[in-house]
Amino acid sequence: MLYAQTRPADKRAALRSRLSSGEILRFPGAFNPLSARLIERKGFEGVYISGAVLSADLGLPDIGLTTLTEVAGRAKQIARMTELPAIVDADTGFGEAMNVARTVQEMEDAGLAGLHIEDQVNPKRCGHLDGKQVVDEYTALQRIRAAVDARRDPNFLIMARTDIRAVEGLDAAVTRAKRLVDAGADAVFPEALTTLAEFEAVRAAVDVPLLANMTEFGKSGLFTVQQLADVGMNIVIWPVSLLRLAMGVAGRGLDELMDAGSLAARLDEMQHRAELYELIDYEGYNHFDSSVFNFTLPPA
Ligand SMILES: C[C@](O)(C(=O)O)[C@H](CC(=O)O)C(=O)O
Ligand SMILES: [Mg+2]
Repeated sequence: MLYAQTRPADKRAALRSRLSSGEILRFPGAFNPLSARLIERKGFEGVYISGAVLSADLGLPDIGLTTLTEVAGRAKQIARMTELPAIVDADTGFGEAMNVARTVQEMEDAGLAGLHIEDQVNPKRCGHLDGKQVVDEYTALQRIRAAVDARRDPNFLIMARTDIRAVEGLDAAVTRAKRLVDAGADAVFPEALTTLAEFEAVRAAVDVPLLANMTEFGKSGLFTVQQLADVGMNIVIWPVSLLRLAMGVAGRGLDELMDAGSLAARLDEMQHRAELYELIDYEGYNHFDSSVFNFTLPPA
């Protein structure tokens, strides 16, 4: 009932130990707290909280319009609803070094297991769009140093994302990945790599965990978990996929409603009321209710 039982510190420790076991961890993106529950129920290892989804949810493009307070607040709502570790997209850290430090502490307090900070200039944009710009190496490394120095739980995962591949090419991405690790990054997210060979090249350069972003309609091929495991990836995200699926079905449902005046033909595509109630543990609330309202005062 209510929120997850696992404490954030335990989620972080669990993530660290699963990462060091060498298995590949699958993190679909939750588009709300309820979908984080579904991800857990289906057997995935973690929940990703996407900046693109958070902004789209507000009807906004992913160009750095959301604030730290908004992202930390929503991330907390999502993270507390699942026993799984959640990793949040912290964009460029919401400013420069001192802001990055505060972002890390806010995300720790929000119950996240880790975050990623990217090396794009402000305002940032989706990593799979053209016309991105990245900051110089000094600024990129400073963001990561600030993040690492600010965390209070040593298990809080500081992941450095680099967007440099699409701007300056693969060699630059390999070099930057190495430098980010030297600056203290626990893991690296090389954004917008195109082929498995590119993932392999980054793998050969660093020995920290690597994240592969399987976002659709972008620059990367959509590789399977097995293919990514075979080239040494450690975490895979499908950041926007559940939102895309849900919005796709919602749009088709609205068309049907407009044309036919009823959704009776679409019941198969809907989550059943019983499934929803099971996912939110409706039964647990009934038990709680009946025990609280059965309570009788002891005699005076
Ligand atoms: C991973 C990402 O940063 C996100 O916000 O989810 C995006 C995803 C997307 O826009 O498809 C990204 O920049 O890759
Ligand atoms: Mg993002």
